[in-house]
Amino acid sequence: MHNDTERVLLTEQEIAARVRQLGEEISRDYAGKEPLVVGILKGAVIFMADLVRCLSIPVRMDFMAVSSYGASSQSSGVVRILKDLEHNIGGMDVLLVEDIVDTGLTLNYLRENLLTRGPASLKICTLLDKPGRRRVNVPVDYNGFIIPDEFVVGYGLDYNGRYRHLRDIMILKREVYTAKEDNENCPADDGS
Ligand SMILES: O=P(O)(O)OC[C@H]1O[C@H](OP(=O)(O)OP(=O)(O)O)[C@H](O)[C@@H]1O
Ligand code: HPA
Ligand SMILES: [Mg+2]
Repeated sequence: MHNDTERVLLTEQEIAARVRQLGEEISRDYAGKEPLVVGILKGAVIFMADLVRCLSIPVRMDFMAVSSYGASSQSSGVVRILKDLEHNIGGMDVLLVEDIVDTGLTLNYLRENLLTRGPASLKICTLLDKPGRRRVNVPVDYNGFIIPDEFVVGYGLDYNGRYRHLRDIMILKREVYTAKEDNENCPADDGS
C-alpha cells in the first residue's frame, strides 16, 4: 500500500472481476451494433483499456479530455473541454466511459454537450459512483461500484496528477490534501 493512502477500497482483483461483468452486460446490450466508446481523459484511461478488452462486440474508440478538479480535491464547478472528439457522432451509438461520477457536473456537462450532436443513442458507463456528493443527477446506465464519500485514487484516478498508476483503488489520507488546500485558502501573510 502507498504511504499517502489510508486503506484499499477495491483490490485489483475485485476491479477486474467487476470490469468483466460490465463487459459482458454491455456486449449483450449492444449485440449486432458497433458503438463508439468514448473515454474521458485522463481518469478513465485505465478502466477503458480494460473494459474494451472484455467486450465481445466490435467497437471504435475516441477520447475527450475535460477538467474540473485541477490540483484540488474539490470540483471547481466549471467543466472545460481540453480535447474534443475526432469522430462526428451524428447517428452513432455512443458509450461514454468515466472513472467516477462524484458531483455529477462533468458527466452532466458531457451528456448535454454530446446530445446536441445527434447520436443514435448515448449511454453512460462509470466504474465508480459516489452519490454522497452529487450536485446534479445524471442517468448512469452501467455502474461498477457505489463508493463512500472519500477521495479515492488509483486505477486512473488522481490527486493533483499523482497516483493514477496504482493498481488498487485506495482512499487518500485526508492530511495529504487538507494540509495543501488549507494553505492555499489562507490569506497571504505579506498583506497582498
Ligand atoms: O462528478 P464530478 O464531480 O464532475 O467528478 C468526476 C470527474 O472528475 C475527475 O476528472 P478531473 O476533472 O479531475 O480530470 P482527470 O480525469 O484528468 O483527472 C474524474 O476523472 C471525472 O471526470
Ligand atoms: O474521489 C475522487 N478521486 C479522484 N478524482 C476524483 N474526481 C472526482 N472525485 C474524485
Ligand atoms: Mg482528476
